[in-house]
Amino acid sequence: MNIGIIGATGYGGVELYRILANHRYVENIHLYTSSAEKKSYIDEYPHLSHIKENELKPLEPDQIKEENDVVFLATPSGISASLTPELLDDQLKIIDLSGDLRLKNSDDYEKWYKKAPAPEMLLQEAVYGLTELYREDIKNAKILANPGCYPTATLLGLAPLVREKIVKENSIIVDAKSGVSGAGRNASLATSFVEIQDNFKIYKVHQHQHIPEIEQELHKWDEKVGFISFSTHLVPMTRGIMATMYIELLEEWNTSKLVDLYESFYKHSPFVRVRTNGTFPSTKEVYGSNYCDIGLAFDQRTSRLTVVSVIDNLMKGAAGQAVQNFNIMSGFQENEGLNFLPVYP
Ligand SMILES: NC(=O)C1=CN([C@@H]2O[C@H](COP(=O)(O)OP(=O)(O)OC[C@H]3O[C@@H](n4cnc5c(N)ncnc54)[C@H](OP(=O)(O)O)[C@@H]3O)[C@@H](O)[C@H]2O)C=CC1
Ligand SMILES: CC(=O)N[C@@H](CCC(=O)OP(=O)(O)O)C(=O)O
Repeated sequence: MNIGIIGATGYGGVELYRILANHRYVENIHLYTSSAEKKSYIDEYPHLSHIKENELKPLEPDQIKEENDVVFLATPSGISASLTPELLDDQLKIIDLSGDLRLKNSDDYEKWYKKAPAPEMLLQEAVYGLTELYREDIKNAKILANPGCYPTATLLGLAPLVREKIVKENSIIVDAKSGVSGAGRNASLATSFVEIQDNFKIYKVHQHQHIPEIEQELHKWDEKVGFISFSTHLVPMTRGIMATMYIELLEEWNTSKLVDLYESFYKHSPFVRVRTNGTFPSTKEVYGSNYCDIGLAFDQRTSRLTVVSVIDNLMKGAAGQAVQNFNIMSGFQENEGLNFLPVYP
């Protein structure tokens, strides 16, 4: 297949390249840039100095449609909303890694992203690509909205409970942490070495754009779940997300019954690994892989459940899940090209 990556010079884009370069069914990868100055991928990424097709092409929608079967957009929010309409074509499938097509309610997008939303028709057509929950819809998707990194970790950690409708209203608290690559490659003061290293910061308190995305999905599964409390922190590490979640349940449960529920929920999901031995995962245990690892324990003293979900933000949180969805949309095995073990240590 012929694949295009728009935003190839960013961290999500180069992670897509890393996966797709080894994908059995990918013949050509075309790399696009919006910048007139950037010409060669090797100049951007010397660790790819062996590659022959390293030209960075200009963003010309007609050419992109002509030379690709599938195009990935790894662009900042606000780009896909205006670019995707120009790429629409019967022959081209579109996978958007940004937040532009995830929220069905355009007022929510305007409120939380503070940008103009995508056309209504696109929002309605785009399939939300949380793979483990929506495989049947993804099979037929032509436009796919790949989930955000925090929503992926959070929703996979909550889905078995919320689908079972056993969560007490307004009781979910999500305390999430991310490595700095989650903020993208652009230089900024907030992510500079001296600001980050040896530090631990909370940010976007009550304002994170992933709050409406998480609630949108939770409400599809159980509208009685209410609102969530959600906070995000920057951790001085390159990759990784840990979402620690505290939940009150409607009935009395114990850890072993809950682990059974999770195991059964994810029994056909090769990338979700549920801890059955009482341990909790750390971010390094999924580093560089498409796994989401989940640990949980019910606290009989407080009657509260603690769930910990970890992913690599660039893999299951972005490019890995995007390729998992590409596989399903193309009729390939879900794990094609994704069988990386985590890099450890
Ligand atoms: N980093 C992460 O862990 C995750 C990121 N995402 C989302 O994926 C998307 C990409 O993120 P990430 O790779 O980290 O971001 P980066 O900032 O690293 O890369 C974004 C790329 O987009 C391109 N770009 C910038 N402006 C434009 C424009 N006007 N038109 C077209 N292309 C443009 C740039 O490439 P060039 O200048 O060459 O055009 C840039 O390299 C974002 O929407 C992000 O929110 C989602 C989940 C996780
Ligand atoms: C560490 C860090 O800064 N992470 C980013 C994740 C951004 C992202 O992925 O944004 P969309 O999914 O909305 O496109 C943040 O918290 O905003």
